[in-house]
Amino acid sequence: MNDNYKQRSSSRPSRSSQSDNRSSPQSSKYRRDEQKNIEWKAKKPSAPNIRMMTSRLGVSERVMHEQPCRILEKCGSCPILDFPYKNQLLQKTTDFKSRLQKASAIFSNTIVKDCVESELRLAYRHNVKMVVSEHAGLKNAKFSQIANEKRWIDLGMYRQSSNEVVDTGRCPIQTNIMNDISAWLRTGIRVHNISVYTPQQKDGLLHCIILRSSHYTRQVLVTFVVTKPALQILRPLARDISEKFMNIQGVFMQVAPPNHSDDKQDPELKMIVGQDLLEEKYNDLFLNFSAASYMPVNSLVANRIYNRIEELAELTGKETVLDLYCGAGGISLTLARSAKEVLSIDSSVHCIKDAIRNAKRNEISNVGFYEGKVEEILPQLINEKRLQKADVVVVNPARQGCGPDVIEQIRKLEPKALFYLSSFFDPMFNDLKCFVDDGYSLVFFEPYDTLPGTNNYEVLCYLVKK
Ligand SMILES: C[S@@+](CC[C@H](N)C(=O)[O-])C[C@H]1O[C@@H](n2cnc3c(N)ncnc32)[C@H](O)[C@@H]1O
Repeated sequence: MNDNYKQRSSSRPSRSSQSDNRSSPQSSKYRRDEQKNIEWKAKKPSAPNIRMMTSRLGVSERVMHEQPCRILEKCGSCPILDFPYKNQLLQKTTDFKSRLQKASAIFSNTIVKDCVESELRLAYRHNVKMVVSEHAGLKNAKFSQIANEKRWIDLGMYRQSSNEVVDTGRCPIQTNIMNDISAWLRTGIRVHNISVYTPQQKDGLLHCIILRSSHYTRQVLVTFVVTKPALQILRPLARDISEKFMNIQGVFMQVAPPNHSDDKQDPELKMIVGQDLLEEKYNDLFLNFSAASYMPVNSLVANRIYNRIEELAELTGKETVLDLYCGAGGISLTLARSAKEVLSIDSSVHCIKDAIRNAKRNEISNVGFYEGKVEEILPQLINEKRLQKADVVVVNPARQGCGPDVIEQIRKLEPKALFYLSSFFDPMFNDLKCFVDDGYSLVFFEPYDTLPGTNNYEVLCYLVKK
């Protein structure tokens, strides 16, 4: 074994010899002309495992990487995937600090903790929406004979700021099962002769595919997003793929116009085959998600955040907790076991159904889930005296934040501790300014690396009553 190892390692340049090469300006393809203030720049990188990166801070460095992704630059979704991980975390912390500074002087003295890492740097993504596109088969005669059809299906992402779809192949940040299913679908769509939407002709059926998978059970839900109802057309493909992959629990159809906004609440889904259930496990809590409800993109990091809220809340069993924008109930159920009661609100009927099912699944009975907009349900609960005081409030809103009216209602409940979790920083800052005006002090911000390799992350803010 040692010999084998030696043989393999001797056939490649060693890490140290490569770094020696890198440090020699003569042998490197990279040049820096400090006098002319030219940035580090890769002309034609002959060494494929050295990449030039300029961080947002303007600091450039050449990085040896193991090519986690072959289309890193072409796709553009994960611009820092091959940064050393500690640099990725540092960059996110620094990015958040500079956003805070720009946002308001109110935040200038608040502690920003180091960005909390994701246990998985790759294969962490459990939830993805891929664009489907097609082009004619390659002109190469031999190849088109093999491909048999003059159709080639791409499944991937829009290239940054363009309408061009980049086929993501085996995307390193997605789970293996999701990559296996997408690989099968590239052929399956063609074999089942499903038409693909083309923006030029504004014609065709299938335009997106949503995959969600469980880290714990490896179960998968597949949703075909189409321009018009087409159950009959999609059924053979849905049957075929669910027979091929035992992990697939259910296959669904969603009718939506191409380029529709994902902000639309409660998409209408029709089940084509299987069942609407995917089970995830957070610590000892079983959480079921249906295809149409909100599901965190990185289950392991979400689990960490829930644990952190539980730790900071220091519940003794006597408290009333309010969980606003509760989704499928992950935070509510985590806190319920150490609180007197939890009241939770979400506008999505699918989320509330899942949340109720999750409470039963875990035999937790001290949570009340309310379906409706927070801005409507919360004043009702207060006016009807169902809720007069809350010791702890958790706020995890969608893109638009919660706004001053909701904050005014929260203020009436006089919570001692508040947790605000979001990845949409401008609305978050606006909301936090209102809380500070209402007499809350910011204890700290804690960024979480929900999406390693990308520029995105989530931040937990902890506030207490002064
Ligand atoms: C970021 S998710 C929250 C997820 C949840 N806290 C969790 O950990 O899984 C935001 C949630 O807000 C809900 N939502 C969006 N607008 C809302 C509103 N006006 N009132 C209540 N819920 C809303 C969505 O349905 C979604 O479930």
